[in-house]
Amino acid sequence: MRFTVRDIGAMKQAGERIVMLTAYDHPSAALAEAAGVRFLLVGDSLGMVVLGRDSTLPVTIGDMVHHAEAVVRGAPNALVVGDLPFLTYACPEDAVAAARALMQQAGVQAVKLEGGAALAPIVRHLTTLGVPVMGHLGFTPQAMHQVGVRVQAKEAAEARRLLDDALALQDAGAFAVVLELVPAPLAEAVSARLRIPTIGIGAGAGCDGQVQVWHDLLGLSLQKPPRHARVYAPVGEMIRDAIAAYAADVRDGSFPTAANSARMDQAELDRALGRDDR
Ligand SMILES: Nc1nc(=O)c2c([nH]1)NC[C@@H]1CN(c3ccc(C(=O)N[C@@H](CCC(=O)O)C(=O)O)cc3)CN21
Ligand SMILES: CC(C)C(=O)C(=O)O
Ligand SMILES: [Mg+2]
Repeated sequence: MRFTVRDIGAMKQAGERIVMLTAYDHPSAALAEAAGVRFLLVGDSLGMVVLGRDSTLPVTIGDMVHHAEAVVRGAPNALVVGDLPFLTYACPEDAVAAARALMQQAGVQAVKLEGGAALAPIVRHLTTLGVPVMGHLGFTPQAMHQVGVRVQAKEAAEARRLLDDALALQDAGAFAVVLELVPAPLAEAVSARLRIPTIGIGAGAGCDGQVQVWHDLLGLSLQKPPRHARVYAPVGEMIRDAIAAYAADVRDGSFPTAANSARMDQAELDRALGRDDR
């Protein structure tokens, strides 16, 4: 049985911390679910960590559907949320089209969009139609050229606006909200004032849950991981060393061995090559 948005809400009520992780393909989703994580985000971060672009802005709904489909199949018991890409939710009609692609084609159970009170009418429109929506406040990467890649809402006026934005998203029917790169005390205060769960990334331990990018957790990003991340296993280095070992074995002839190869009766080979039976 898949986890549901209602299960996520119940976890906040029960005081249980919520674990979310991104996933972008079948093996990453299956490994997350095997590890007991049942709340997955197909983030538009895939543009960066999977496709090698330098921001999330070029990601298309086609990219999202292609990856989300694989995640939905790889984690049959998870609640899968898909990011709506940059400029795909500028008006209600566009937002519906993007949500339709993610829910009907890819099969995700919810969508996420970046923005506050100004986006509340879009969030209301989607939730009224049966689309569960997750909000995203603080550092919103799709607005990087406007806000800069840095901690947001450090000053009172901006912090007050973030709280009001979170309340507006909740009132519009959002089932949860991501808080990215905001001061820990502010994230804790917002979490205490909301009925719906907050999921933090670079927002301290006072959020109701945490989300991390798969590649950051596993040391698979080629650049140094962001400050908000912890590398739990140096999988990138392990992969590089494994590939180097394979290459060395091919070059010196120690791979493959007889165990990796198929045998053939010598008489059969002689017949095939046109020699007499011996
Ligand atoms: N690999 C990866 N991890 C992420 O968490 C992530 C992505 N990619 N791509 C999409 C967005 C962009 N995010 C980012 C990107 C950069 C920083 C960053 O450069 N942080 C600074 C600290 C900023 C500060 O403290 O003011 C750092 O030094 O790591 C943070 C979040 C979060 N998301
Ligand atoms: C960092 C998370 C919250 C995200 O939006 C993404 O991975 O795209
Ligand atoms: Mg995103």
